[in-house]
Amino acid sequence: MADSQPSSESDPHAPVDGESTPAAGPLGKKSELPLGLPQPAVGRLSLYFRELHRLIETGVTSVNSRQLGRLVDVSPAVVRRDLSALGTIGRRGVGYDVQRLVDRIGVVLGSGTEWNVVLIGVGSLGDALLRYRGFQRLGFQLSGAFDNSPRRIGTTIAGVTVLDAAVMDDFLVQKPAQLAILAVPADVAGDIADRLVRGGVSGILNFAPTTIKLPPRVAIVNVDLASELQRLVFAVQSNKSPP
Ligand SMILES: NC(=O)c1ccc[n+]([C@@H]2O[C@H](COP(=O)([O-])OP(=O)(O)OC[C@H]3O[C@@H](n4cnc5c(N)ncnc54)[C@H](O)[C@@H]3O)[C@@H](O)[C@H]2O)c1
Repeated sequence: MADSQPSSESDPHAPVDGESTPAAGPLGKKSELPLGLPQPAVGRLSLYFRELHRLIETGVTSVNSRQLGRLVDVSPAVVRRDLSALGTIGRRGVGYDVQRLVDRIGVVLGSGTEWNVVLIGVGSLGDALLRYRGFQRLGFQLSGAFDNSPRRIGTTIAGVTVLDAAVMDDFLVQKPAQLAILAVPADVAGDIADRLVRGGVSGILNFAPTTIKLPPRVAIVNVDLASELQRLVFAVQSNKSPP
């Protein structure tokens, strides 16, 4: 069974003390992470990656751990530790070459590769995800979208035509996808996930509020915005001074 971690466990700003245990990789799958990086560190790599791209756009060519730490709100020591796990890519007193660092993090996060992604469930959430432009920039190609509602089938959203979920299995044979996003109601998510696994998908991003059991070779990451809100409430309450 693949780990199904709540998204809060991947909080890149989580305390670093307990990070010695190697945990899930970018897709929640242990073997995907050659470096045994703990999951919060993987989350921070994504943040570094985003900020480094911004630096490149503004013509910055080198950055040190203090500057990078400030951009993602972590200490320079954490930045140095995270980046040292990628190999020797920084030089004392000089800092990191921004392009080299982006390339290295990109390899670790798999963003140098094109990932075919299918989306199942084109309701309110699926519709918004289809319209999100950020996926493509990171190499995620939405190759197919599926729904079982006649109101949705045949519509085109952000250039992707929604297909009947009944043809999904054949579609995956013709056009394999490595990843899938599940945005269907909880009661059908497990069955669809099984079909995706049989169709060769190796990672599922699951939005449905249910636990899905999959073979260990398939990674799953669960996204739960409600529990993120609870974390936010907890943080807000912790910051409040006692009455
Ligand atoms: N994780 C989160 O933070 C988060 C946030 C919002 C919604 N959700 C969950 O995401 C899912 C989608 O939410 P929504 O608001 O878009 O719901 P929605 O009802 O608007 O959309 C669900 C879509 O799934 C389709 N569908 C139903 N059964 C199907 C099947 N067997 N095959 C293919 N398509 C099927 C429906 O036709 C519909 O278009 C729900 O499970 C919801 O609880 C999670």
